[in-house]
Amino acid sequence: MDLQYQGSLFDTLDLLDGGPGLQPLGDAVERITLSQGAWLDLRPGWLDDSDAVFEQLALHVPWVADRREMYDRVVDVPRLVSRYGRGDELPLPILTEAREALNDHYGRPPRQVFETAGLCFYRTGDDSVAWHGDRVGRTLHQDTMVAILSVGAERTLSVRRKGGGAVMRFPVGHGDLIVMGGSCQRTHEHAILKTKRAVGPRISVQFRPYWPR
Ligand SMILES: O=C(O)CCC(=O)C(=O)O
Ligand SMILES: [Fe+2]
Repeated sequence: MDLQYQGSLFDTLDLLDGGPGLQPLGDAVERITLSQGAWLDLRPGWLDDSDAVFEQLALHVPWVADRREMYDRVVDVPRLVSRYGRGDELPLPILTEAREALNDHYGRPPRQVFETAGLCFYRTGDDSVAWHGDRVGRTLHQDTMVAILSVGAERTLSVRRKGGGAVMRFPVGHGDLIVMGGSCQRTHEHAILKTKRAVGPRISVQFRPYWPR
């Protein structure tokens, strides 16, 4: 039995046993302070039985091809997405639990309450998203938070100061949580870069505060 199969067998058993579960946040969250008021919080293995969650999301979410405004054009982004706005029911109850657990942990600061969810599906190493800061916070002077829960195979979230600088690499997958906070969206950029390595599919769930356009 290979390890991957073993993983998904345990996940299936876990599902029968009451469904997927979230480990505590609290002290298990490691803060990494970046420059200019930006920070990252890491909580590896936050969601257990994440393979089962990956399968459910891959099969049941209404995925669409991603498009993104870049300078004066709208371009295709090689990945699939599905967006859940304020008040929309999320595709799995465990995601609603995850959003509430994040809000409890961070204490719901004004304008930084997690409300929306963006889901991204990277099918192969050719699927990616280029360097960017998220619109929520990129253009404003207020701090914000973007929390990313990753299920499925591991990919690398790359982070650097806006416009260049040393690249920090964070492997994310298999139920890991990473939260970008403070000034991160306006002082730093992040990306999921293409890889030539043979990687399996990954889905990320990004929780964000609601900011009107
Ligand atoms: O998939 C990820 O982990 C990051 C996605 C992202 O940065 C975005 O959609 O804005
Ligand atoms: Fe982003």
